[in-house]
This record gives sequence, C-alpha cells and structure tokens, in this order.
Amino acid sequence: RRPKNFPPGPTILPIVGNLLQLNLENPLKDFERLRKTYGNVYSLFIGPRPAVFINGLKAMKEAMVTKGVEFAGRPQDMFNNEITENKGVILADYGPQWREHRRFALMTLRNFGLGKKSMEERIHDEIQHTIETLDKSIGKTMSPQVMFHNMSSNIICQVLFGTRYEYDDYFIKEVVRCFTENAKIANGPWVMLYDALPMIRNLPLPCNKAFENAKICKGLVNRLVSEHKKTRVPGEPRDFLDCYLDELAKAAEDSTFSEDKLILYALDLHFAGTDTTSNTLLTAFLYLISHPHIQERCHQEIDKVLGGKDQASFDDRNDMPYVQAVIHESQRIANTVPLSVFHTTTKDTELMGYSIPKGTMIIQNLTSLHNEEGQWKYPHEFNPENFLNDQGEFVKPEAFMPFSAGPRMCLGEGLARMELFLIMVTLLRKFKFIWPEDAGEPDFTPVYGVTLSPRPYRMKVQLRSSE
Ligand code: HEM
Repeated sequence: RRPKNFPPGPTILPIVGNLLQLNLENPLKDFERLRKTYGNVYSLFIGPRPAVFINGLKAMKEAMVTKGVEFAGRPQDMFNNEITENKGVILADYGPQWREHRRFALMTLRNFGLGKKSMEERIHDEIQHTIETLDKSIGKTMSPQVMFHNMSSNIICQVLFGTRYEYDDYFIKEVVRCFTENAKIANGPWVMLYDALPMIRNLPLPCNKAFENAKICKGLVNRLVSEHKKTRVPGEPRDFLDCYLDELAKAAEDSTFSEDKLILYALDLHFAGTDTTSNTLLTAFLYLISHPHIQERCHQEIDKVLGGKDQASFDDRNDMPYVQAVIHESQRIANTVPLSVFHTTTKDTELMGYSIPKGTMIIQNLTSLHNEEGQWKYPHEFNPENFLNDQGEFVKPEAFMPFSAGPRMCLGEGLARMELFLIMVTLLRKFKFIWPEDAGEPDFTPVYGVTLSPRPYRMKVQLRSSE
C-alpha cells in the first residue's frame, strides 16, 4: 500500500509491485504514459520498494535545486552497489564518504586541467590520434562507435592514470567493452528483477556478467595502482592515482580515504567519463550526417571564426553561437542518461504537496524535461533553433539538464562540455561526414541502458580541403 499522501500510481501487486506493468527491456515509454495519467510526480513499486518518479521542470527544480540536500541520497543494497562495492563516488550515499570523494575528484580534475599541460591540450592531443584514424578512412565509410569510446576513455585516462592507450591496446579494448556492456546490463530487465526480488539473487542470472566485467576492470586498474606505488614521488603527483596516494599518506584517522577504495573510485570516474561523452558524440554525428544543411552551417561558422588559427580553443565557443546550439541540441536529443542516477530522500520531505518518507527511491525522468511542451520551440525534432533567440544568439533554456542539477549534479560537466566542443569543432573543421548512399534510412531510435546509445551506423569521411 502507498503511505498516506504518497504520490499516486497504478495498483500494486503483491511481491512484484508494478513490474508487470512495465516493458522491462525499455520502460521509458511506460514512464511517459504514466506521467500522462498520474501527473508529474507519481510512484511505482519495484517489487516491494516504492520509487517516486519526477517529471517536468517545475517538480525537478523543487526536488533537485530548492530541496537539493533532501533529495541527495543514493539507494544502497542494489545490484549496482554490489558491482561497485560501495566504494566509488557515483553510488555513495549522501554523507562524509561521498562529500570527501566528490570534493577530491573536482579538485583533481581542476588541478590537472590547470597544471603544466592544460586539459585543452590533452584533449587536442587525443583528437590528433582520432584524426589519424579518420585519415585512414578518407573516401571510405567507417563505423565511429569504438573510435569515440576510445577517445573519451583516453582523455579521462590521462587524468586518472597519466597515460593514453593505442586504440588496439588490450587495456582500452577490454575496458571499453566492459563499460559498454555494463551500461546496458545495469538497468536491464534482469537487474530490475534482481533488485525487486531478493530471493532470486543467488541464481546464475544473465546480469551476473557485469560482475565478471567489473572483475576484469579491477584487475587492470589494480596493476596500474601497483605500478604507481612503485614509481611515484610523494608530493609530486603525476595524475589522479598519485594524488590519492599522497592524500592517503596524510589522511587523518577519521578519513574516508582508503587504499581499497581507490581502484573502484578510479573505475567510477573512468566509466562516468567514457560512455556518456562518447554516446553524446555518436548521437551528434548521427544527426549531423543526416542533416547535411546543419553540418554545412557549422562548417561555415567554424571557418569564419577560426580563420588561420592553428587550433580551436574552448573560448572560441563564445563566437560560435550556431555550433554551440548544435552541440546543446545534440545533447538534448541524445538524452544520454535518461533516468539520471537514482536518488533517495535523506529525510522525510514533501514534493509538489505530496509526502515522501526518508529513504524513498527517487527517479528523475530527464526525458520529460528534454521534450517538455512549453519549454522548447521544437520539442520533438532535432532543431538547433531550440537554443537560439531571434537575434541568432545562443541561449540555454532552463529545462536543459543533461547533467542533472543540485548537489549530486554531474561533476564531470566542465570536462564533458570542453570535450564536446573541441572534438566537434576540430573534426568538422577538417572533415565532412556523409550518410552513405547505400545505408538506407537512418534509424534514430536509441538503444536503452543507463546511457542511451544510437544504433550502430557507418559514415563516409571526406577531406574538406579536397572539396
Ligand atoms: C556528456 C557527458 C555526460 C553526461 C550527459 C553526464 C550526466 C550525468 C548525470 C545525469 C549524472 C547524475 C546526476 C544526479 O544523480 O543527479 C552524472 C553523475 C556523475 N558524473 Fe556525469 N555526465 C557526463 C560526463 C561525465 C564525465 C566526463 C565525468 C568525468 C569525471 C563524469 C562524472 C560523473 C560523476 C562522478 C557523477 C556522480 C556525481 C555524484 O554522485 O556526486 N560525468 N553525470
């Protein structure tokens, strides 16, 4: 039964709750349908566990911004907590471990961005390797899937481990494979059942593959930690691992830092920084190759602003309103993390007049913001005009929240935005990307997972200087 004044929802069945009313392969359409029936704040039972769904800008702002701390918890004792052994930052509950590890990650990202070699340079270095891959495909068609994953993975690897990997290196191939597989398993049908029905947890379920993948990744990062311990110079950190080891050396007794957390913490950041940025890029390029007039306008603006400059800098975005609009529109349409990361309430609270007890699971339906009627000029089509005003200036509507909002908001937003801009501008400056004539109609329906990804596609690569 729903507690008194709890958000409404469909009838709850014993044991399974509302699971049978959802398409477990991809429940996003069901969540939209339920929103139409029950309003912007409704509830569903995942087995015996109640979950409140938040839709639309008004309710989202009240929860995530106005009452941010009250909604800043994370569910524990779920499948994904077991995978990360409660040691990272993404799934850590609201409290000292989360706070200290979040602060540390933000500080490290900032320091390695502003240090000797700026983040912009690191990103540009990696883009050069991608350009080498693309150069080999000029005049041909190629699949961008793994390329963008390798690229995003390497950028965050430089911060975390002080190194990048050749695209055929075992480390990056395995890590990218494990991340992409686990992103689909992590909220797939078997995990929904695992979380809902504790009695099945010891069975050999297909989702257990995620544990094997996590073990492989842990082994790989463990090797890096051991190497770092041998070669580091205390007080002269080369990367995130060194910084953490330095921090451990001076940690107070009540510190939440510990060596056994380091591997999963690094993996947390590596995963969060890989599958998100690359799926956003894949979506952006899918739409650019299927909307050649939009790509052409980007080419014109990039040529005009960069002129004879060697390379783009992140500051150039201020002179490129159209490109900025295209990137943001790609993020809106990509809707890369459609349900954000699940939250919980940290105390008894209220939302839009409903009462929500402490510890209730909160699911942010970010899709509901990105296609909300009244918030966008063109909510249901790919159109950069959504981010341009009548003067052609770039504007960001409030309902744009791909990184979520409030205390748990994505801590990699700054890095991700820099990557998206520099990668897209640099690649579009040099190449024209074309939908292959024999590829049929593009399929824009994304594949469901913790991150949405476009269906695999191919693109033809042309050198712009040869046009
Ligand atoms: C386009 C790229 C990205 C998107 C769309 C994205 C989106 C998100 C979203 C929706 C959340 C959940 C926020 C919440 O629970 O309210 C999140 C959390 C997080 N993201 Fe990102 N992200 C991106 C890139 C990155 C990158 C590059 C990093 C690299 C460090 C990163 C690290 C994290 C971390 C650590 C969290 C957990 C924060 C916490 O729980 O306090 N993300 N991200």
